Amino acid sequence: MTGPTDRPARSEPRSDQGTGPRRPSGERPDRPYADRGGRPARGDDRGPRGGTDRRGGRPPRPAVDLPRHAAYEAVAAVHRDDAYANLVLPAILRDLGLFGRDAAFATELTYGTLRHLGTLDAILSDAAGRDVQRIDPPVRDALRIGAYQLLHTRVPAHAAVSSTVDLVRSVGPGATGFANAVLREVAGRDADAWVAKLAPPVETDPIGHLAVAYSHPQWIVRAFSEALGGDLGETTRLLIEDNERPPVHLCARPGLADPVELADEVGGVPGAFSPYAVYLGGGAPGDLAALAEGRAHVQDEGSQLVADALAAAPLDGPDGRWLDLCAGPGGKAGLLGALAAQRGARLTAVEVSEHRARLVSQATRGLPVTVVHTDGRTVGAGEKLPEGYFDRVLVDAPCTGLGSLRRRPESRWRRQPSDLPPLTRLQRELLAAALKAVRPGGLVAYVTCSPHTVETHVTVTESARRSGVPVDFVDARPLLPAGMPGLGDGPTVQLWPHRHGTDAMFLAVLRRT
Ligand SMILES: C[S@@+](CC[C@H](N)C(=O)[O-])C[C@H]1O[C@@H](n2cnc3c(N)ncnc32)[C@H](O)[C@@H]1O
Repeated sequence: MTGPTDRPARSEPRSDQGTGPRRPSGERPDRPYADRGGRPARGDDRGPRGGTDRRGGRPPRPAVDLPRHAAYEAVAAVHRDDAYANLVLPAILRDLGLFGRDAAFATELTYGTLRHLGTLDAILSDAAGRDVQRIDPPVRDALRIGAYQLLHTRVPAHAAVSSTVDLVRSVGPGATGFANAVLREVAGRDADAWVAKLAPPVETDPIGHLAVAYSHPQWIVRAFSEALGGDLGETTRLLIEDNERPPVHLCARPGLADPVELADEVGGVPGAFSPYAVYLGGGAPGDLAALAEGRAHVQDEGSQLVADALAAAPLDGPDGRWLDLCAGPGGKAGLLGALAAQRGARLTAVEVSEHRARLVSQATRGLPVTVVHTDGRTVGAGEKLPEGYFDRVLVDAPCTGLGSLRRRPESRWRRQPSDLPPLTRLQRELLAAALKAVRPGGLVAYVTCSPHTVETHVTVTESARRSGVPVDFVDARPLLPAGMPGLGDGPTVQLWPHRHGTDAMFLAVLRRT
């Protein structure tokens, strides 16, 4: 097979300035998003980059610029250490002192590269003439970041190539010639042309085509398509949405903050659906006073809606004992706790992980919430979780998280179909425990952040059938804000990023008869 090799190119100039990261210049806000007016963005292309050295003549070789170095560190940590990008990247940005547009560029490179990984790898394999898995991991990650810049950003091609070769020089010095050749091959087509070359025809293999075109594993595309009734147009819109940067939503805690005032305070706008939602205008919530003071928390609007639906469902009889059976890290417990405070109720928040139980305690400080660190399946085994005791119960079950791929860029490649059997077993056991915990006439909301029908409809129907506890389905649609579109035929509700701008939360509400 022919193709570039990773032998060092003989013509490769030596490094004159070392290979560490280069601190951004004061003018970096101008770069590197656009090739404005045909002029290369500053710092990404300065002709003979960085001027000449004191020995005269030869331009000094620049080291890697900090945003790309940060992105490389984050992507490498995800692949090398199984790190989570949303946790590791902020630490890297902090360590490197990156903020503002440099931090935004590093974030774009990291998240974009991880989201598009499957298709980038297919392209790199083709361009390199060998399976990308056979490329040295550090060089492979640098190439992925370079290919992402070439195909999905407005960074000029020569800047994307030269900065990636700089990066390769610092992480795999013997492979600069190889990297240069591979990236030039990648740059020979745009993203659409690569898809046309590599994806199976949409007519004969629509799932395979969408998987390459929108960079999702095939089994996930198939699961989304099934959950959307086989509508490939909608499936495509969902896949596109999954590749977008998600907005940050705040939840203005009822009784503690007014969403309109909070929106003014943080420079956001009130949400479209949840009565508590505020959309942040941009950037990270950082040190917002409202968060520090417990008046609000960060929470996807869909999560707010499903928690609120449980609280809103009509209930006969007592209504003071609420239970959250899977509470960590405490987003829904924070909202339910604030609602419980307004209604004279008390929430018991159960979490099996000690660390996450601590997070729930922090998230619900000052609210009428009792945190119980135990396995939610132990209902009936002790005093803390008595049978037939609670009026409203939430089971926000552990799941594949396929509904929030926008927020966890690496997760689509990490998740496997083999994750489903153990998760669905746990989901059924937790729902069965919730049905035991609720009193006759009481309500159970089963929620997942996944639209996979095996985790949603199959789990709920199987669990309800096998539990031996008599239940009726409550139509969940009227429990969501009036006029909310796209809620389907009921009685369950599936929210979608492309329809509602929320994570793909599923909600089933059951009443114990
Ligand atoms: C989807 S998350 C819940 C998110 C949470 N409701 C929120 O809004 O922040 C599922 C949680 O269930 C916890 N969990 C897993 N198995 C459990 C069990 N057997 N009993 C109780 N909690 C469990 C996980 O540790 C995880 O924190």
